[in-house]
Amino acid sequence: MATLSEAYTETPLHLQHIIPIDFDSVEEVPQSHSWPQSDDESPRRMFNLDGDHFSIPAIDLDSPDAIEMAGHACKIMGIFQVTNHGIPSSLLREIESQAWRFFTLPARAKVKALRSPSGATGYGVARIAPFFNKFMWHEGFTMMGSPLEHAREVWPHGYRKFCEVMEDYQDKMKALSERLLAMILKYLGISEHDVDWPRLRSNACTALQLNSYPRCPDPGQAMGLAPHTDTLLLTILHQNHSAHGLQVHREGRGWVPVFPMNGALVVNVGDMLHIMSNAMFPSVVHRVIPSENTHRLTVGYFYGPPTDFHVGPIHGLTQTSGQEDAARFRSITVKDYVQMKAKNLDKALSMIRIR
Ligand SMILES: C=C1C[C@]23C[C@@]1(O)CC[C@H]2[C@@]12CCC[C@@](C)(C(=O)O1)[C@H]2[C@@H]3C(=O)O
Ligand SMILES: O=C(O)CCC(=O)C(=O)O
Ligand SMILES: [Fe+2]
Repeated sequence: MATLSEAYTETPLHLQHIIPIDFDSVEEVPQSHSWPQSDDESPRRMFNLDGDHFSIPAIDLDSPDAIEMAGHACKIMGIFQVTNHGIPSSLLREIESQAWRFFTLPARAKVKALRSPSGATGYGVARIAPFFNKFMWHEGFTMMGSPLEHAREVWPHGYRKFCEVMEDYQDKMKALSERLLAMILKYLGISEHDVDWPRLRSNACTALQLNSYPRCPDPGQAMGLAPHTDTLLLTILHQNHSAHGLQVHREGRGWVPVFPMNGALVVNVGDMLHIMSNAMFPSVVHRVIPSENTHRLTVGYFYGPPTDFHVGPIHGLTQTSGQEDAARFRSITVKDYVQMKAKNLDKALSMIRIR
């Protein structure tokens, strides 16, 4: 069976869509990173932080209502945050400190871990870069399992701690993803048999992404991460509580910020859960705005089924009264969907939509 990494080999990238600029050397936002100003999409359209009281639901995973609340949040918003998630705060601090250790290296050291043109892991700009004609104020480090190969290039004698932390974090995130997914299926009234749960869990496609948004001389012009939906089933994001920048797009309200809450992890629905829920759960469109004062670091964990798994609306969710089959998407393998998304970005979902 193909790995998630292999799903990307058919869409190699040009080096200009891999190598980030050297953020340490820029004193103003270059033309290449200056985004056009339009009414709604513009990063300049800053949010009134005092005037609006939007906040995404915070769910205590130890609460007896957690299943109902998580399912409801998936349905209404496609995003929520969790507390009492079982990830030790010491591990959250350690991963931040290792991410910091990497991103504060000089550019010439970071490129030693550069993602290869047909590769999926390593240092580089966001995978979605080729779809936009401006560059983002962002650099990332993607891992799928052990980062040993890349870490050894960067720190020939000091890679061990980095690898240990990244591997430990991925193990714990995998367990948390499985727990969240089981809760969501329970909310939907879907049995583990209906989704072939044992197979879905074995060989799950997972990725860990360290995101860095350096301080920006003019955040109103720049885009941290351009609007996108995440591809797999679920994303779990750790954002340092002192640095905001993540925004979600809400129908009728535009871009609203997701303020970090100390100790909480943000969970969002990705395209594959949108498909499996037969569009009951929105795959939330989100973006990141950089800051003038804070170098923001975040850690995203992406969880999906194995590459040969067929993703389609779950059978029990496609029967509506009077209509035998109301599936809104055709079924597609994880590998094919990842490739379709890599080639078509936001058009991918509509390419498999049937009603
Ligand atoms: C499995 C993955 C999800 C992701 C692409 C990737 O192969 C690993 C990096 C992930 C990431 C992180 C930044 C935003 C994003 C859209 C991107 O360009 O790379 C996501 C991808 C995704 O969810 O589609
Ligand atoms: O850094 C953030 O706040 C969001 C990151 C994100 O959207 C991603 O990694 O997919
Ligand atoms: Fe994302």
